[in-house]
Amino acid sequence: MQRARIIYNPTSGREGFKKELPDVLERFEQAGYETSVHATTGVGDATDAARIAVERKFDIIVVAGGDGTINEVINGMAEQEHRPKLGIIPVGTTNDFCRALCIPRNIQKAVDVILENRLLALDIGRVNEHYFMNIAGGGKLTELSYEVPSKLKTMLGQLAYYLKGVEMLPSLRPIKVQIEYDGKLFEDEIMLFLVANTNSVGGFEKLAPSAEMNDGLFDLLILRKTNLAEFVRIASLALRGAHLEDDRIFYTRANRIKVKTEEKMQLNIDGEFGGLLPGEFVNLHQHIKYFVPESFLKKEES
Ligand SMILES: Nc1ncnc2c1ncn2[C@@H]1O[C@H](COP(=O)(O)OP(=O)(O)OP(=O)(O)O)[C@@H](O)[C@H]1O
Repeated sequence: MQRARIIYNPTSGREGFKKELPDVLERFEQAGYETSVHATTGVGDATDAARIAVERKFDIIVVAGGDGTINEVINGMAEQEHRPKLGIIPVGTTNDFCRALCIPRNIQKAVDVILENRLLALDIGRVNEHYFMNIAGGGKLTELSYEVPSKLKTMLGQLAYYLKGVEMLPSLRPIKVQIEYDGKLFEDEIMLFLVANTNSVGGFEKLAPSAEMNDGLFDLLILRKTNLAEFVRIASLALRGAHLEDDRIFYTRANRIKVKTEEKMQLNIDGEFGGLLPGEFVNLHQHIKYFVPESFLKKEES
């Protein structure tokens, strides 16, 4: 009999998962899984819970939470030799990663995806000793993802980011960086850089349009020094996915990226503060096996 461990964050999003948990458990049992549950108790607990599930040789881990909880679970699994298959039930506020995987927002429909048993191995990133599934980056504006309080995100959703972003605009300034990517060198003053594994970030679904999740490569996107007016213009282009042609943007794909800065620059990993740069980003090719919907497989093939 296969064993499933459900790890859920009771505080994620609108806190609706607990109500549906009995139904979810019953469905896994009926599908032939021996299932047990862990509710996370605070920051970092999902990482410990995933590590324990790995040690106990669970066949699958089902994570119910937002991007933060998924990231923590991946951090608990990534270094282990036995890596359970990963099912995801999106109950967070932004759920960028689930959007990238085409996993439905409805809890029972997300369970359908897992029970349909379609698997695909996808890349994850490592920077210094942290792992990420979506995106990492640096520059003042990336602080947005953790500057916006959770409560405000629950209330306002995406709008919360835009409001806070506008508030931050006047304090944006360029920083000199050296970025080595697959043996080549980029050197300039920049506003921000992003190392993306998926194409969907903070509601900008076309930010890294050709990011593929199983090709062993990151999309590297750099915004060079701009003034405020240019910045607003490029941000509005980015909403439509029309920013790559702009001469203020540098865009390439790479497997290994090293970033050094002359001044202090914070590192952002999947939307959370990840310490300070320098950092070395490595793409771990097809490192985690996820349950994915048919629509995602079709998208990958096309
Ligand atoms: N019991 C808990 N109480 C408070 N915080 C918790 C608890 N369990 C986990 N957390 C923390 O909550 C943080 C946010 O969770 P998560 O990302 O799942 O939800 P979200 O913020 O609603 O969604 P999203 O990240 O998609 O915006 C995680 O970083 C996690 O460490």
